[in-house]
This record gives sequence, structure tokens and C-alpha cells, in this order.
Amino acid sequence: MFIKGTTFKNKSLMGVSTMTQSQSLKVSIHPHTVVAMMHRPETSVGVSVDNGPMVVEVVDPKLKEHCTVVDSGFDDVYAEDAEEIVTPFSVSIASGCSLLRNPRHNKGLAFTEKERDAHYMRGLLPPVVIKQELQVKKTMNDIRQYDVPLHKYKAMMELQERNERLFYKLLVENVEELLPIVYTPTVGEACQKYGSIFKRSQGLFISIEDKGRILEILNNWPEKNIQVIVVTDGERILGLGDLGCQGMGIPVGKLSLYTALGGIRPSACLPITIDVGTNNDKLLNDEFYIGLRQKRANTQEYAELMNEFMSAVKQNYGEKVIIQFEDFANHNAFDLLAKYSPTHLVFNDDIQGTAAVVLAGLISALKLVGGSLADHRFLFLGAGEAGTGIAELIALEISKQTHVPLEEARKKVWLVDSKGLIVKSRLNSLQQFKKPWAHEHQPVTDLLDAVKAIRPTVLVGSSGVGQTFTKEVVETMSSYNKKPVILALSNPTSQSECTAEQAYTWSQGCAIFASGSPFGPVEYNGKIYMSGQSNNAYIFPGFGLGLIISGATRVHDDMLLAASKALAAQVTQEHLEKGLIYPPFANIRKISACIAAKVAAKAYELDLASRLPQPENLVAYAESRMYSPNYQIYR
Ligand SMILES: O=C([O-])CC(=O)C(=O)O
Ligand SMILES: [Mg+2]
Repeated sequence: MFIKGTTFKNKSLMGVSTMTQSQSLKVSIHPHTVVAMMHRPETSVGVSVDNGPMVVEVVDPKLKEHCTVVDSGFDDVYAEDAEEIVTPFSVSIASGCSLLRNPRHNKGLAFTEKERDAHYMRGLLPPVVIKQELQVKKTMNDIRQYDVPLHKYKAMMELQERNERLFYKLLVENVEELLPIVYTPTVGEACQKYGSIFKRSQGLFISIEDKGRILEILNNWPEKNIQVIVVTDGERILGLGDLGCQGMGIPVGKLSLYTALGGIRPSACLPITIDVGTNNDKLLNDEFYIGLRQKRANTQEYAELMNEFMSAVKQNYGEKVIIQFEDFANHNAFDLLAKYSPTHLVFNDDIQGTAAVVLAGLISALKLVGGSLADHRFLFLGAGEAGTGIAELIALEISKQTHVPLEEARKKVWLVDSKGLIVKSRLNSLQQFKKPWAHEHQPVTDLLDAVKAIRPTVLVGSSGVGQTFTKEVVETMSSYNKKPVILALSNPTSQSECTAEQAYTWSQGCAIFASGSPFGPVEYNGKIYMSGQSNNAYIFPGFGLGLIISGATRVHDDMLLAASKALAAQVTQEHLEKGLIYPPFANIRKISACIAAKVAAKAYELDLASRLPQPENLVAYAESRMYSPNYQIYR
């Protein structure tokens, strides 16, 4: 809303910020405009409201000279058609139209008669009053009418912008149907087209040009009580590569899962995209691209910006804000995690979250294939964040179970990158994070030969390249194993190493298969095969909740192991009989509470928890702290 001339000589919010609470400003405006405190203490303005004509009365004589009185009537009192300079004056207790347009508080047709009266909404809505349940039904009907997933995505984003609780209610109650829309695979397409579909900013954009001003930018975000930040620099969005500033879809999507799946309050979630340019020429030449039109900054500029960012976050939100790194390219992901783990509560979802979810799947799969982890041989296609992250967690668990040194346990795990099997003779040319996986072996240049040479029982795809598990690869795996475990983790679906149908057909129905992005049931030889979704979405929401409820200050590998085991414990005999190595997403909030409880328990055990005393029943405590999307009642 704009107030004409806006009564302040210094026509900007900064002008307002110079006033203190004691310099009270009495305002009588349109009856539905209840003006109260502005967000920031330094901008607090005591304001009272009378019903009546538009009058601004300044009580403090010292402020009088800064103000002009505005009258009501035919005049353009809100300066809607004025070309003069105006102050965008906003009110903070919403009522009337501003309440209906406030996504956090809007309930649409579900506002009761009493609320409509109390909040000056009578006449602004049609007479009917409906329940949230009916709104869910109606909105789901709407969404289902779109055939194109991206259209459903846009409808969901619009809902989030219009009525946040309804958005989360839909997501919580229809998680299996809507996850592929707000998350992988559709979010991948949304990021590719983000510039064209961009309507409203849903997070903070920090560009290399903002160097020196990051703290100021964080302060522009309306919420102060931030508990989780998901940040990307857009350089490796899913398996789609460098999408620059358009990677914003990922932090937004991940954080909506933090809320829907892990029960973290939406106001406590902050999506951030760091824009240091992009090396994607297609985007640089795209007229609708929303980011900086330049190549990525050099290593030093990048490191300086990230350093300022990490310091600003800690300064603004304290020790206990979770900073989740998402979809950074390998070279930065490992460095950032190593650099900031000792000083910040950082979590890399692609390295650590994916590792925990895959280990959980393997723990379940053992119940189908037999043996312990140490009895198996693991071969990875892809030696990046996911590949080496999973490999390391498997080795850590083997080492704990069998009491062999970690270096020894690592020998059970083999990795193939774009140059072939990672072996000792390649050591000097390998990036640091691949070096632990260079075992003694002849050079092998491709995956099929690596499968023949290593004879793995478990094959994991984490290369970001689609259709790399060929018929021959799957057949060869099946020739050595009665039940080959095949995980095609790359996202979105287009980058999956093979489809569920290919895995079941080529293995003649023997494979235990899961994938990063979802596949529907497959019929093979008259039997229906269901595959699980091996995606970090099972882990990070509950993991984050566990960190928050314990007040953890650092992430520890043992917490990842605890999360894996908690997830694996949710897989029942009934799931296993269907070939599922993950529980259905339908129960995810319950699962997240169980994961949170185990992560929190580990934090207490490791003396990393700051919330004391430790609650007696951590599962019940976790559940009690979860955000509910049900509407609140307004007085
Ligand atoms: O977003 C997902 O679906 C999983 C993930 O972290 C990635 O692929 O980078
Ligand atoms: Mg990711």
C-alpha cells in the first residue's frame, strides 16, 4: 500500500527508521488498515488507528515537519496513479485485502464469519465458508487437471505464494503424488526454464557484485528466526549441470520438503542462491536468464564471497543455523564442507544426505540378498560428491562393524569415473577426493569391463549421466548375482543410469532396484515390480529436525550412520517382500521424527547438543515440535 506523499519528507523507509517508538505517529486511515509495529526494532513506529477519514496526525512536534496530512475522498490517496515519488508504506498486522494477500496467514474461503468481521474482510470474499479439507480436495482436483508436470509445478508455486498452509497441507497429505512435482524430476525442468517462469522471488539472491554487503542483504529478508538455510551456487543442478542463478528452484524445493516432510516451520527456512556467474552459454544468451550475465568468478573471488557469506550467516543467525550446501560442483563442494565443518553447522546433502540414504537402502537390501556389508563388493559409476560420499559411509560402517581400519574397509569399494576404474597407477592425476579409492588393479577403461573385473554385488550409478547402465552391464551383473542390487541415483529421470523397466527386464526380474527419481510400478512376465526412491529427501528433513531439537552445533559422521539405521529400521518385511528397500513416502513425517530422534540422541551422546536437559522421549518430542499445516484460528 502507498500513502500519498507519504507524509515523510524523507520519502523512504530509511526515513521511517530514524523515528523511535517514543516519537509516536498517530494515524487514522481506512478502517481496514491496522497499522502497528514495523518488523525491525529500529523502524518501530507506534501507531494507533481510528475509523474515519484518511488523516495522518503526527503527535510528536519534532516529526510534524516531516509529515503532511492526507485527506480522503476522490483523491488518489494511495498514490496509485501518481507519477511522483512515493513511499512504499507497508503495514504489519494484516487485515482486509492485505490479509487475503498474505500467503502466510491467508485462508481464502476458509475464513470464518467471525474472522471476516474481526479482520475487515466482509464483502471481500463470497459468502460461502468452507473447511480446509474441502479446499484440499478442490485444489487437488485443479492440479490433477494439468497434464504437463511443469504446469502442475507452476500451480503449486502459485499456491505457495497465495496460501502457504494449504500448500503444505496438500503436500503432506498427497506426498507421493506431489513430490515428483515440487521436487525431482519436475523441479529440474523448472530450473532449466526458471527465467521464463519466474514470477516472484522465493529466496535471497546474493551475487558476486554484492561483495561487502551480504550482511545487509540477509537483513532484507523479512524473517529473523532462521533455522535452516539451503544454499546453492547453481553449478551442478541435479545431473543437469550449470544452471547458474536458475538453480534457485533447488533451495526452494528442498526447503518445502524440510517443512512438509520434516516439520520445520516455513518462516524458519531460507533459500539462498549465490550467483557468481555461469559457464552455461545457452543461459548467457537466453534473453529471459535471471542471473548475472558473466562467466563464473575465479577461485579467489569465489572463496572470498563464500567466506563473507559464511561469516555473515553466523553473525546474523548464530551457531545453530543449519547451512545445507546443495548442488555445488565437486571441486567446491568438498572444499567448502572441509573448510566450514569445524566452525559451522554445515551439511552437504549431495555428499552426506545421499550417503545416508544409500547406506539405509543397502542395510535393507542385505535382508534380501544375505550377508553383512563386509561380505559385498560395491562398484560405483561416478566418483563425485554422491559416489565418494556413499563409498566413504559404507567403508566407515564396515570398519565399525568388523573393527578393520578404514583404509582396509575402503578396499571393498571400487569407483569408475569418466576415465575408467580408479586404480593406483592413476593416483598422481586424481583429484584429492578420489585418491582414497585408488586401489591396486590393472587399468580398466569402461564400466562393463569394470563389472567383469570386480564382479560387484552392488552397482551404484551417481555420475549424472543417463542410460549408462546398458543392457550388457545389467545382464553381466545378473550373471554373477542371484539378486544384483542396482541403484540408479542420478537425477532427474532423464539422467537416470537406467529405468526401472530396463533394470527388471534385463535382469529377468532379479534386480533389487531403486532410483534417485521415482519410477512407477513395472510389469514383467505377469508380475508387478515396485522400486524404491533412493533420494536424500528421506534423510535431510529428519536429519535437520534432529539437529534443531537437540540444538546441535556440529554435524558428525556418526549422526549420518544413526540416520541411516533409523531409516532402514522403517522398512518392514512386507516392504521387502515387494522388493522395496525403502519405506513408502506416505509415512514420511513419522519416519522423519524417528530419524530426528536418533540424530538428536547421537548429538547428546557426542556432547554436541546444546538444548538441555535431553527430552526423555525424543520421538515424541520431535513430533511435538513439527509444524502443522492446519489453519490457525484468528482472534
Ligand atoms: O535433489 C535431488 O533429487 C537429489 C539431489 O540432491 C541431487 O540429485 O542433487
Ligand atoms: Mg542435490
